[in-house]
Amino acid sequence: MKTITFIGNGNMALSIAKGLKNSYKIEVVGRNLEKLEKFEKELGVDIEKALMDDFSVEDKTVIFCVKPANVEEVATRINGKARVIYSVLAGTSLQKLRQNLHPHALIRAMPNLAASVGMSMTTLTGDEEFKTEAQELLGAIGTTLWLGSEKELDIATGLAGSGPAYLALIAESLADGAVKQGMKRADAMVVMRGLFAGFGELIQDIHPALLKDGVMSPGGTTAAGYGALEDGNVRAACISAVERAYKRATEL
Ligand SMILES: NC(=O)C1=CN([C@@H]2O[C@H](COP(=O)(O)OP(=O)(O)OC[C@H]3O[C@@H](n4cnc5c(N)ncnc54)[C@H](OP(=O)(O)O)[C@@H]3O)[C@@H](O)[C@H]2O)C=CC1
Ligand SMILES: O=C(O)[C@@H]1CCC=N1
Repeated sequence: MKTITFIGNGNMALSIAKGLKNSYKIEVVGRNLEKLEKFEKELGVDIEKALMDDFSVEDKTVIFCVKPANVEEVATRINGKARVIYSVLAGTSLQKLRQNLHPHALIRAMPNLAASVGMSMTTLTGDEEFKTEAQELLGAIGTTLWLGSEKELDIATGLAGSGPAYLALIAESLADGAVKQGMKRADAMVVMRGLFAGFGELIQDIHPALLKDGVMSPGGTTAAGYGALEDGNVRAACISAVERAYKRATEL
């Protein structure tokens, strides 16, 4: 069984490891043995555990899962030349990663929180010779899309990387709306979750504008509610959300 080495033992490392644990041996490198043990327990399979200081990544296949601000510090603690590094760090350029970690090959991957349920939308870019391996590896946690530039990956970060948080805002506020009109909170949550489950399927095959046309009857409830969303500039706010997130990615 091939070994995949995670540097970082946070949420994203655990989510990705869950998708890979049946096909690969998992090694995790962190700063704290207790946290590594907790990671192993949550993953539910035996892993190799190692502390970061003086850890050699020589010839290893690494998934890099620390925060963007940690790159320089981690680079001073580990050594060796990795076979390939897959970095999930938002907004952290191939150039910066290469300068600090100098692996043989480098890929940027942008998963999202749905990795924890095997349904991440993950975008990829970097060394073309590892495109197939990248698609196979990150394919274990959901859908992948190879992009031709880092700019597009940073835009995709503002769309699908951050997207679960945007949709969570919509989900919570729609449920609040139902509670405001008198529905019990618990019932509103069940109805909201059912809405998202069905919508998640429908949107795979139907263009959003046609989906909306299919729901909206002349003079009906949807037209009334939809008008309120337009009054609230929800469309413009969504466009601005992706713009600001993309800009932030270029600053990290
Ligand atoms: N969360 C998400 O939805 C997504 C996150 N990402 C990216 O994934 C990366 C990890 O995020 P996530 O897993 O959510 O974050 P977590 O906070 O859960 O994990 C961060 C990891 O970085 C380690 N770390 C923190 N500071 C240092 C340091 N100074 N030196 C070495 N290691 C350090 C932490 O170690 P310790 O446990 O010891 O503190 C931990 O293992 C980020 O770069 C983010 O941009 C990408 C897509 C989606
Ligand atoms: O907010 C962040 O920086 C990370 C990147 C994508 C999702 N969360």
